[in-house]
Amino acid sequence: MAAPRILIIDDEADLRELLEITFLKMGLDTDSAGTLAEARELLGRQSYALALTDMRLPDGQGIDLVREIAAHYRGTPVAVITAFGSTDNAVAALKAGAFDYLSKPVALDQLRTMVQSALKLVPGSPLRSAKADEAETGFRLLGESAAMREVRAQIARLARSMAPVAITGESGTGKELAARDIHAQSARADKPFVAVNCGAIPEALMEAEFFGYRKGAFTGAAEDRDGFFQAANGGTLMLDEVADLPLPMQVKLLRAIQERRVRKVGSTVEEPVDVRIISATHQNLASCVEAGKFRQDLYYRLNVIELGLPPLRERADDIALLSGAILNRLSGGTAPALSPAARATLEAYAFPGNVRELENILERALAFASGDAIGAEDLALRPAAPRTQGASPETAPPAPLAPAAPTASVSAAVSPAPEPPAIAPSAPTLPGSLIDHLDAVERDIIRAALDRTRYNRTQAADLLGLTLRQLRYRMQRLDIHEPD
Ligand SMILES: Nc1ncnc2c1ncn2[C@@H]1O[C@H](COP(=O)(O)OP(=O)(O)OP(=O)(O)O)[C@@H](O)[C@H]1O
Repeated sequence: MAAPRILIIDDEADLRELLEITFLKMGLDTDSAGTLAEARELLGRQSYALALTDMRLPDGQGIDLVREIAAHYRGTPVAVITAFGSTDNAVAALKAGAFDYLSKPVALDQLRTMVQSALKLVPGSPLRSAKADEAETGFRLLGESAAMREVRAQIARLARSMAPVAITGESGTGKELAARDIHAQSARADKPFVAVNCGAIPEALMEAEFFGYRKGAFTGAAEDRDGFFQAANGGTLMLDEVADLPLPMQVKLLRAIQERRVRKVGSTVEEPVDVRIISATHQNLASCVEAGKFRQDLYYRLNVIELGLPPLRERADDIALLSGAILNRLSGGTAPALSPAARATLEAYAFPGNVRELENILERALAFASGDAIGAEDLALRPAAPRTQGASPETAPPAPLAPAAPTASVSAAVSPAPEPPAIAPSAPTLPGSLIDHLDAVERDIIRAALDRTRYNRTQAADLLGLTLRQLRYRMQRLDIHEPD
């Protein structure tokens, strides 16, 4: 089999030569072009496993070539070489479709890693991981609605790039699952995927958790330890709830992402790390920037490409399919089916907690269902009015459709709830901020569960169908503390 061929586009003869020698040593063939015109001609004649272009060329900009290759030679990943410190150029190239970038002076270890990643993207390449091939068909993010198909198509495109992705979407819409899908389909599939909940790490420990520490760096540091960056080396690091990062940590994170190097706490040397960053938040990061809570430079660095996950209520078509898959998973394939009435009930429900809430509702329904089908009554759904301190009925936010809580005291938190059970499919008046409104509802429910269990978190989590970790995270996010 012929060696993969790489196209180098640079007008500096010295750099071209350095790249050619490096690739030759890696067992790769190369062609070189000093101008965009020469590159276009070569691309028309020959297919390449990778194109590597300088940003500034005598007859135009490398970014134009990036766009052309991304549009017309989709099998060829393209990377750019940017001037030292020109982060904006790198971000622009990634947005235009480059799969990665290198800064001048080119570090050969980074170059080799990048080329190896690019070669893994070529279908049939011996370097391509079996996992990535498998993942191409095996999306975990289910749904056949137009919106979910588009999300999956976007994920397939994003998997071919190193560009940082910012995933947005309400809680429970599948942001972590989407990040896992991007990773699983990428050239990094056989390396770790590390998801970090930024809101769940105490501020004092953050630097050590992210970058690791050396033995003796602080009391209790009995041995050297890697951080999340080292753990994700070669793979993907997902920063979940990234808006919760404190400002001092944002500075350190920006530096690590830009330099692709980290320094362990207590160490004097930096070590190179090769991680793809995916961030996620249910908050509006741009508003956090405006409010001075999130650094603009980090925002631009993370938000190179945005992937938005639609709320479940906007894709009711997916509910039947998702329900079937969830019930199958919960029962090992022996679950009763949804009755037509149960399905209609679910399709009319607003799902403030999205797919995670659907999972919880179905888990409870499975426990209640006695026949060979899950009936509407087994879902225990009913509309509930939120607690609206000081709001008049006219100005009060609308009653979200909340699941009936499994216990009296928890449901008390969302009462008064009109009887009989019924789902109102039409949308009531809209709140000024849906996120704040949902947060308030969630806060009330969690407080009620905690009150009932005298702040026993394990029991409260059980009552709400959450894991302890999920409950802790939500308490932190919603600023819920045990009363003194
Ligand atoms: N499209 C989907 N197909 C199948 N399962 C899904 C889908 N979307 C979400 N889920 C499931 O819903 C649950 C919540 O998903 P996930 O944790 O990815 O959401 P999230 O948006 O990251 O939530 P949060 O904002 O609360 O962290 C998981 O159990 C996940 O498997």
